[in-house]
Amino acid sequence: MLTSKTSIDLPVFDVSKPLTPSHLSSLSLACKEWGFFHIINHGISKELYNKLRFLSYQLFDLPYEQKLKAGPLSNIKTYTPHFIASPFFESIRVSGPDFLESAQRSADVLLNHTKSEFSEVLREYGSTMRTLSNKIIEMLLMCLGEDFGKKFEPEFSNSEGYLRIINYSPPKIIKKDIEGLGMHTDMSCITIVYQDESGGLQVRSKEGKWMDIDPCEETLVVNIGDLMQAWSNGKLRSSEHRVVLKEHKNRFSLAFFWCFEDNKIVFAPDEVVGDKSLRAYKPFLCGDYMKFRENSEKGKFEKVGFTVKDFAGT
Ligand SMILES: O=C(O)CCC(=O)C(=O)O
Ligand SMILES: [Fe+2]
Repeated sequence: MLTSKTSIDLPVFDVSKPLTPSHLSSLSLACKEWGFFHIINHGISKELYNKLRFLSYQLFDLPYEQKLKAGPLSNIKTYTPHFIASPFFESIRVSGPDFLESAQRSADVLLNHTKSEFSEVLREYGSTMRTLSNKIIEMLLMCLGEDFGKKFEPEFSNSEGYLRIINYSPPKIIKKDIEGLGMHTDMSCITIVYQDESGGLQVRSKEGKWMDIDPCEETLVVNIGDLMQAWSNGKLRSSEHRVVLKEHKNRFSLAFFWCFEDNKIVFAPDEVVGDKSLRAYKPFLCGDYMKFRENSEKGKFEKVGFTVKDFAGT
């Protein structure tokens, strides 16, 4: 019997080299169709990744009561315990621009002592991600218009990022489609994900079919978020995606979200929109959208139905 293919071949871009015209057209296509693509030569070595993974598990392996010292009811609120996003999901957030300081605050609270290696590794990871985000934004702007890379770069100059370090614990029984993280769109401009070798990241096709994004060594996944979808007037797609758990072992991922500043008015420039009658989003304050997603009960963990289209669609 023929079974239809369930994984997609996303294009891979070498971010250490200039984009050729043919790369640009394949990038535009991927962003329109899937809102997802792969990158290589991104500057995160396997060694740095392994170090961060090892040091993160020193925190995830702490007793629950200890981890809750950084939990939702604490002062710092950087730890998200199980049963908020899903029964299998817990995460630690580290925010820019000072990733070292942010990581240090979590480590201080969680470990009761200074763990300089953890914060040092996060300083390096965060700084590489910031450079990478700017580079990717430039690539995306070039997809929207030949000279838009330089022209609209200032719109993104106050953007900032945060990293979510995620540990998915293994479900007791493995059956089809156990969600480690349910269907959602990201609130970011772009998200850069390092998923581990177990895979499980899936994107929803326009027809509503779940497609696997297979992991590939030394390759990062980039996806378009809601803010970029609105800013590009829908030319770059923020796709619904989720994580399914397929194995009896932990899944580790690093999701970096690059976002506009809270007081940024998100409004697609006329040149990006083209035909004025096709403007698809009203202008909105970035921070208001963040609040809308956080406050709406169903939007809490980025559930679909409460996305930027519902918030600011014309
Ligand atoms: O864990 C992953 O691979 C992706 C996580 C994700 O989609 C998110 O945190 O928004
Ligand atoms: Fe996501």
